[in-house]
Formats: sequence, C-alpha cells, structure tokens
Amino acid sequence: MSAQIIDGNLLSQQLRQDVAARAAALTAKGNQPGLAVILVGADPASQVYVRNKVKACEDNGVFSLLEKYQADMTEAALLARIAALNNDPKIHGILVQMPLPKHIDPTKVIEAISPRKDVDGYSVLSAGELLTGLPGFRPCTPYGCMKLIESTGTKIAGKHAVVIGRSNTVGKPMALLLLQANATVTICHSGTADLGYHTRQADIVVAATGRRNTLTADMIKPGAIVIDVGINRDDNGKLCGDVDFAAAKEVAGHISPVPGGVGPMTITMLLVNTIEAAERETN
Ligand SMILES: Nc1nc(=O)c2c([nH]1)NC[C@@H]1CN(c3ccc(C(=O)N[C@@H](CCC(=O)O)C(=O)O)cc3)C=[N+]21
Repeated sequence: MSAQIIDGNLLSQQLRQDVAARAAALTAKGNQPGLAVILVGADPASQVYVRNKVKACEDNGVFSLLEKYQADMTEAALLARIAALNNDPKIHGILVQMPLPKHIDPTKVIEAISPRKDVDGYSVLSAGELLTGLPGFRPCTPYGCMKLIESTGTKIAGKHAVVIGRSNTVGKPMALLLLQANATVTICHSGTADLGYHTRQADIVVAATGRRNTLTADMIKPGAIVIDVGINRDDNGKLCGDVDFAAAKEVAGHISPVPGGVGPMTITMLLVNTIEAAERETN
C-alpha cells in the first residue's frame, strides 16, 4: 500500500484562484490589496523565500513592496520603516522576514507592526486571538497545514493529532488550530521521552522540528495523515523535510512532500491573510 501524496502546489493553485478573484474585486473598489516584505541581510534561503512571496503577489493581483536592507541596519531604522508602513494606506500586510540579525530584537519588531497588518500572525495579539478563539490572523504555516489536512476529506473532529515541535510560529499554533477543530491533541518536543510511543497512536502527525528523519516509518500508524513542515538538506544537499518520506509513504494514508507540500501553502495563506486585511479596510 502506498500513501496518497498531498499536493501543496495543486491545492495552492486552487486557493490562489479565489485570492486572485478577491484581489480583483478589491482593486475594482479602488483598494488593491498590498503586502510589504522586508528583508534585512542577505541570507540565501531568506532571499529565495521573499522572492517567492513577491512573485506570488504579482501572479495574483496583490501589490507588493519588497524592501531589502543591509545586515547592519539599526533596530531604530527598521522600527521607523514599520511605523511608516503602518500609516501607508496602500499596504495592508507587513511581513518582516525571520530570522533577523542578532542585534535586532524580533519581539520589538513584530509588536511594532499594526495588529491590522500582522498578516504573519506572529504578534502577541494574534496569538491571543487564536488561543481564545477570536477572529484574527492565523500564522501562515499552521493555517496552511490545516488546509492540507482538510484537503484529504478526513474528518478532524475526534481524531488523535500529534504535533512534534513547540515553536511559537508552528508547533504551538498548530496544536491550537487542531484543538479548535476538535481533535485530541498531543504536543511532543525535544524533551519527550518516547516520541514513537505517541506518534504510533496518531491519526494525524505534524512534524515541525527542523531535524531530518525525526519521523520514520516505524513511528507511523498505518493509514495516518502525515504533514511535514521541515526544511532541511540531506547528505547530497537536496531539500528534505523532517519525515523519512520514501519509507513513510508506504505506511501513511496521506503524506505531504518536501518540497511541494507545506512551503507553497505558507505563501498561499500569506496571500489569504493579506486579502482579509484589505477586505477589512474596504467599504
Ligand atoms: N516573517 C516570516 N514569515 C514566514 O512565513 C517565514 C519567515 N519569516 N521566515 C522563514 C520561514 C520559511 N518560510 C517558507 C515559505 C515558503 C517556502 C517554500 O515555498 N518552499 C518551497 C521550496 C522552495 C525552495 O526551493 O527552497 C517548497 O517547499 O516547495 C519555504 C519556507 C516562510 N517563513
């Protein structure tokens, strides 16, 4: 038996059609949605990601403003740019690419972004809205993972979901979204005594550790849904996730690949959040 591959590129393509239609409707009302993307420094991976984000905007009728700064940009200068973008009516979403250089405090930067423009969903307010079930921006990666899980047609309510990883950007919000969908949720992490014990009971596993081969075939319940958030390199320098994909796909029921799974969905949900931000500001 071989798992069904959850195609994040295909699902993205479908969801982006709706994004493009909503962007066109907003533009017709004189309020084209706009996203500002700020990159500080020249990390090669970050350069690829921001380019993909800007391209996705262009392809779907969303205005984008890419601002690149030298790694030695001061924190004060970055905060001043954010303040200006907060007051720019053409900009509905502001994304500051992480990680930032060490001399800049990411919390200060995130909290400087207007909550109405926090399309990454990284702010304390957005986190609180998710925790309490209030409407607000959901962090793009876990939001995209939910869409991938839903696309399998499997009912989430009552299922046992295991999230591996507890970061503020993926693991914790992922667990909250699954909980909101009425899954029974277990959060595993680097301090978990026996990871396989937990994952073998999971109907849904989301792997978000940033370590390749975190989840191997023997740790997966036959037929389970496996979502791979990892972005790693194998010994040949090839992009790979946290899951031993080749073996896991023989056990899982549905599995998302890397690349072509969560990555494109992260960008798609960024577009969705930007559209929502613009719709809120449109009469
Ligand atoms: N403020 C902020 N917001 C983010 O959303 C954010 C961030 N900082 N910092 C870094 C992570 C990472 N991230 C990715 C987005 C798309 C792909 C993506 O499109 N991946 C392609 C492959 C791209 C390639 O070839 O390298 C895929 O998986 O198919 C990957 C990673 C967003 N992040």
